Amino acid sequence: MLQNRWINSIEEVSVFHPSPERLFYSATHEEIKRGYTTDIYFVSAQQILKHLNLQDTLVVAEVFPRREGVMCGVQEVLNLLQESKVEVWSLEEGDTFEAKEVVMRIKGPYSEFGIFETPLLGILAQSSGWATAARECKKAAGKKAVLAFGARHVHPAVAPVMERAALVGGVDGCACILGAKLAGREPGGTIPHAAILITGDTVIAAKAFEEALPGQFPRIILVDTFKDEAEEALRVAKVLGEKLAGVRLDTPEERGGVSPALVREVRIRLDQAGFSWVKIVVSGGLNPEKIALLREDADMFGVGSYISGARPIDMTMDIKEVAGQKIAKRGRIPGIIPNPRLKKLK
Ligand SMILES: O=P(O)(O)OC[C@H]1O[C@H](OP(=O)(O)OP(=O)(O)O)[C@H](O)[C@@H]1O
Repeated sequence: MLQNRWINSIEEVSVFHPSPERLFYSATHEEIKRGYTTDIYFVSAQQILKHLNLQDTLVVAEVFPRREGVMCGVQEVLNLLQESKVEVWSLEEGDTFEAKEVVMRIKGPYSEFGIFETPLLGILAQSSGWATAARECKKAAGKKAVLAFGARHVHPAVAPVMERAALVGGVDGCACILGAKLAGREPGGTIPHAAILITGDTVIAAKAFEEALPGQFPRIILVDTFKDEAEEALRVAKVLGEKLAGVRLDTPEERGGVSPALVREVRIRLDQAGFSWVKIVVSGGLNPEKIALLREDADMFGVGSYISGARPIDMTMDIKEVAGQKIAKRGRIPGIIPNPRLKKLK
């Protein structure tokens, strides 16, 4: 029997029984494409329209955000609508938008895309939220680099989505392997406390890092685990010499976090000892304000929770034309709102 491209009746939902033994509760790609993450009322809507033979009515819908930000998730939306016979106009990945600006327009028979309203808005809302937070960090860092470190704060099913969004927002690299690879990059990172705690000494871990890892992996050593950061930075620099690319300060908040004075002191002590090429990477609870405070002496910022915890940018989809007639719900303007920034993408 020919399977429908996606669900379009409540009966189909009733006989859908995902295995309770699945490994993770995240949706599979197939479940998303078949409509199983959508809100059920969009399925009811299809059935109502079909009952009236209106399911294929030509509709134009527009998407707008509730606050300003950075557009992200467009490619996933196009992939979601891959099999839908619709036209799509949109801002592109990384474009900025204003609150209430039309960021996407979809035209086609309602049966071809109505069911995807929930995942489509979810993709754009969360990806744009992450990309926007990443752009804020990058702006605060000026010419200094920002690495996304937040995969640990979100479900692994969406960690690559988030890290790619951070790259779209403008950060220079990300630690999550799959996120980086999907964006056509290589992951970037340093060394965790675990390696130093288990070896028992920062210098032993640094030497092993140098001996064991391939040359293209920059030697950036964490220096806050056992001793004073400046002291450890100098110990590591003396052993690795010109092979040392950088040191990372991740001083825990229980010890006051990384302060501008600490970064300045480490910088000056490294310079005075002749290690001026050694970069200083800082991390731990960073946000745009803290980045701005640290940016004079720090060279790179690792940011996790500020990006991962970004509020999604609520997106709303409104129908603006039905069968060629301008229409809108109360409070909205009937008919499309022209936006010359939109590009035809499908
Ligand atoms: O604070 P965020 O901006 O969310 O960034 C992620 C934090 O998670 C890691 O800390 P952790 O103490 O777990 O160190 P690790 O690197 O040794 O795993 C990392 O070193 C950052 O401090």
